[in-house]
Formats: sequence, structure tokens, C-alpha cells
Amino acid sequence: MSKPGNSDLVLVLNAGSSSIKLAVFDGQLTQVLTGIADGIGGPGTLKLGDVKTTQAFPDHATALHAILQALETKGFPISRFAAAAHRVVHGGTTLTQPTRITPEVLRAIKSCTPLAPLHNPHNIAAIETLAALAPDLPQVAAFDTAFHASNPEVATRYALPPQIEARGIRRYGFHGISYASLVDSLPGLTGTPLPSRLLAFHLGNGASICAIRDGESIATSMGYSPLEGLTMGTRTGMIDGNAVLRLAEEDGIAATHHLLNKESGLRGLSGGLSDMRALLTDPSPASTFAVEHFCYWAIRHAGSLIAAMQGLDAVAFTGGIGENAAPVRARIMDGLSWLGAQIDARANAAGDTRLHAHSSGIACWIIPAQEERMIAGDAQRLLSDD
Ligand SMILES: Nc1ncnc2c1ncn2[C@@H]1O[C@H](COP(=O)(O)OP(=O)(O)O)[C@@H](O)[C@H]1O
Ligand SMILES: CC(=O)OP(=O)(O)O
Ligand SMILES: [Mg+2]
Repeated sequence: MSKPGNSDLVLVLNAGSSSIKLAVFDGQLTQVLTGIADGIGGPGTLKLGDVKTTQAFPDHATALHAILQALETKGFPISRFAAAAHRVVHGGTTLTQPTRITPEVLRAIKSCTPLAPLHNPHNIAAIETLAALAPDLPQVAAFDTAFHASNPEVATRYALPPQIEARGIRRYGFHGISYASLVDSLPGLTGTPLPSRLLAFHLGNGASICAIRDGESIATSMGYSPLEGLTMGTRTGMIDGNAVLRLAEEDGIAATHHLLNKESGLRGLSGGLSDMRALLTDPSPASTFAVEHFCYWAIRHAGSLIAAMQGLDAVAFTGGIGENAAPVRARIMDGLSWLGAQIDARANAAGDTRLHAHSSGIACWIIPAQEERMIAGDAQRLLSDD
């Protein structure tokens, strides 16, 4: 690996739609530091190591600058890093493997912005900010779409003519770095072999489900962009294309884009709240309905993915909601009880790794998302080959 900072430290930045997570790893892939700027778009918090501060993060740029400043204060100026690695949500059809970022790769990532409007701009901004601060710092991108390359064509095609598919209008699927890390870490964390038919719920501000058969993605709920599928923090999830056309005709494309991506989902249903923590403590009927909508549609989409796997052996929850929101997990598992799934209420309330009751026919686990470790490993492999 090239070592501009005379070290083997890799800085990983993972910009989600409502947060920027960061982690620092050394050459042995030991995590040296983690942090998160959370609640972007409102009253946010910055946590770096065990220090937590509350501050307003109106946008991702403010959050990124606060992160870089805090890193420097903690003794990690950019000059200390050997490389930076980024989660990039959409790489289109061409960028599927972890890649060293060159001007050409950056152009390709930019061309995918319309496909992931809540993510790619922030990923690009982080890459460009670091490049301006440290032009010689090697940077790497890992793509959220890559894990779903194993989906059969019947799962990735929309029922559109081939010339439309050739324009890139197809299902890609996302949260792939999270699902890949889940497959990697599940056996070690649970002490059990990887189940053959595993349904993984990545429930964060963006939310999706993946049907994982013998370690490979065979179907997932997100499609062309991270808008499709489940009800999300600010995104509609599944909606009829003709309803979208009508909205675009009546309100214009920009307003419709904003509505579907930023003002819908939990926020739209509750009258303003997109954060699950806030929704679970808000007694208003609209907030209660929003949470029920989230869970109901997670269960409905789960049914489709279970059918794609021809059954179910185990469920895993990950992401900010999946790892922390016990009432949401309980409601979803109740919706799958007809399959013989049963969780232990005490284990669920405690957030234990193992959630299933002794009598359950289906295993159920919490597996923390380890996107940053996955990305750091990809970066080290790539740069050591250089
Ligand atoms: N303790 C908690 N209880 C309930 N929900 C939580 C908790 N901690 C985080 N969340 C929820 O997780 C979501 C953010 O998840 P995260 O995976 O960090 O999102 P993203 O990566 O898309 O920005 C928010 O809805 C947040 O409220
Ligand atoms: C793809 C996606 O929705 O990511 P996030 O959940 O981080 O917003
Ligand atoms: Mg995320």
C-alpha cells in the first residue's frame, strides 16, 4: 500500500441518507476509532470514540466538516492516513467491484447520481473534499450494488423491452456492503453455520430486505434506485408508476422527486418525523400509523422474498432500526409467526444477538452492520495489489 502519511491507517467514510459513519482501521484491520454524525437535516449528534456532542447538521457538508475537524483534534489529521475508502451507493452497470478512485471513476460515479439522489452526491462530496485537502491520498470506492450481482435475470429485469433495459433501467438492489458483512460475520457471532435460506432485514433510514440463499443474494426489495420496496424514513417505497406520472404531470418533476425521496415514508405519514426513535416515543395516532405502515410493508415484502427462496431458515436484523428498535422487530416477527417463527420477548427487549425462543422453528438474530470493516478490507486488498 502506498503510504503518504507513513502509516497503514485507512479512513472509511460511509455516507447514508441521514448519517455519516466513519471508522479508522490499521493494517491488521483492527478498528482504531469509530464515529458517527447522526440526524443530518435536523438537530444532530457527533460521536467520535466515546465523546458525544450535540450540534445542528443542516446538511451532509456541515457534518463532514465537523467529522474532519474532530478527527484532527483527536490526533488524526488527514495527513496520517495511508488511504481513504468510501461506501458509494450506486455504481450503475459498470462499477461493481471495489475500485481505486481516478478522475474517470469519479465521472462514472457522478453519472449515477440520478439513480441514487440521496446518496451519490454525498459520497462524491466526501471524495472531492478529501482530494482537495490531500491530493496524493489514495481513495477507494466500494459499491452497495455489488452483492446483488448474483441475482438471476428474472429478478433484476423489469417487464420492459430489451432496448429500455439496455439503458440501465433494471433492478440493482442496495445495502450490499451491509449484507456481505452480515454473511461474513453471522457464523462467528452466532456460533452456528450460515443458514441456507436467510432473510436479512437492513432497516435504517433507508430500508431493504435481501433473500440470501447459501450466502448469495438471490432477490432484494430495492430496485433501480434506493426508492423502491419498503416504507422508509423519507422515501415512499413501492408506488404505482402511473401515480408517479400523474404527480409529475400535475406538480412537475422536481417537486415530485422531492416528495417521493424526501417528504414521504415515515415523515410523510407521521406529519414530519422520519426518525424511528422519535416515532416510537410520540403518542400521536399519525406516528403510530407510520410505524405500523413500516412494519406491515416489511412483512408484505418479506413474504415475496421468502417465496423467492422457497422457504425460510433464519432471519437477521441489521441497520439502525433493525439493531435497536425492539418494538419494530417484535411486530415484524409477529407478522412471520405463521411460519413458526417466535422470538423471546426478554431477549428482544435486551437486544441480544439471539432473539428466537426455544420453540421457534426459525432462527432470528441481530447482526450489527459492519459496512466500514468490509470497505476497509476491500481497500487494503485493492491497494496492496497496486
Ligand atoms: N435506539 C434506537 N431505537 C430506535 N430506532 C433507532 C435507535 N437508534 C437508531 N435508530 C434509528 O435508526 C435509523 C437510522 O439508521 P441508520 O442505519 O444509521 O441510517 P442511515 O445509514 O440510512 O443513515 C433512524 O430511524 C433512527 O431513529
Ligand atoms: C441505499 C440506502 O438506502 O442507504 P441508507 O440506508 O444508508 O440511506
Ligand atoms: Mg446506512
